Amino acid sequence: MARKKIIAGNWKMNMTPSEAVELVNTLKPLVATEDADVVFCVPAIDIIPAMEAAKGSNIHIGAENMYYEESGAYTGEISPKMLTDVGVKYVIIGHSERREYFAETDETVNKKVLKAFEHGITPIVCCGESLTQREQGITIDWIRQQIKIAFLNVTAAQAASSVIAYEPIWAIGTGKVATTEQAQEVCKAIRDCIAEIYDDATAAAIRIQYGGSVSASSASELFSQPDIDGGLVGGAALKPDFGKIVNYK
Ligand SMILES: O=C(CO)COP(=O)(O)O
Repeated sequence: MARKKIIAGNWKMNMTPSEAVELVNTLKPLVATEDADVVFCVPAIDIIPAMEAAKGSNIHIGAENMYYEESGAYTGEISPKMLTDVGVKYVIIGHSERREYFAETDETVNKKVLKAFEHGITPIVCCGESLTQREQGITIDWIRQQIKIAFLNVTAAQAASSVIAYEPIWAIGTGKVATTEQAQEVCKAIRDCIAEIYDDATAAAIRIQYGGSVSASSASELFSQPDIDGGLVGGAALKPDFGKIVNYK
């Protein structure tokens, strides 16, 4: 069965709650499609107003992060229950910015992935290499390690329903998009790695996105690759251009 594309925006630390409502209202008609799942991952404080604004549309509102405990003395964190209570179904886990600025590791990513599944939230699990790693020729090894640890103790059924975002760090926010060949090569390697951990059926079901300077002009070629099932979009998700990305065909 063909995999349905999933095209997600990662708003990062942008948009106040009132700006979020405005942006959802602007994008609503532009991203209307049956062909792809459309997700806006927004700052925690924007989740509720964005959901209200998205009501009746095909937009799913997701989170950019969550903690791996249920509740307790973790000042500033958001629990999975808080997300599910308002109807969140997707959460980005282990974005490279979380790893770089907030000390997330493959181990905390794994804990969060397991916790998300426990609560019925689909994780969008991020991986990606630095420019040095690419230049040293260790991209595939590095990504395989990130994936293997992120999916420790995750069942095949859970893995099949999850989303992986391949985001080369050197392509994020730089305007330097990976070539179609580079993106396809790594997304295929990720699928092969999933087949190795689980089986071919799980690998055939899991959805793998590319992220890193995706634009209205690069989306179509990227998303037409056999192992690229959509994108995780930063800067361009905050503009009407996101409508063109979602309707890339
Ligand atoms: O980090 C990203 C999405 O998670 C990509 O960001 P840009 O699309 O701005 O490069």
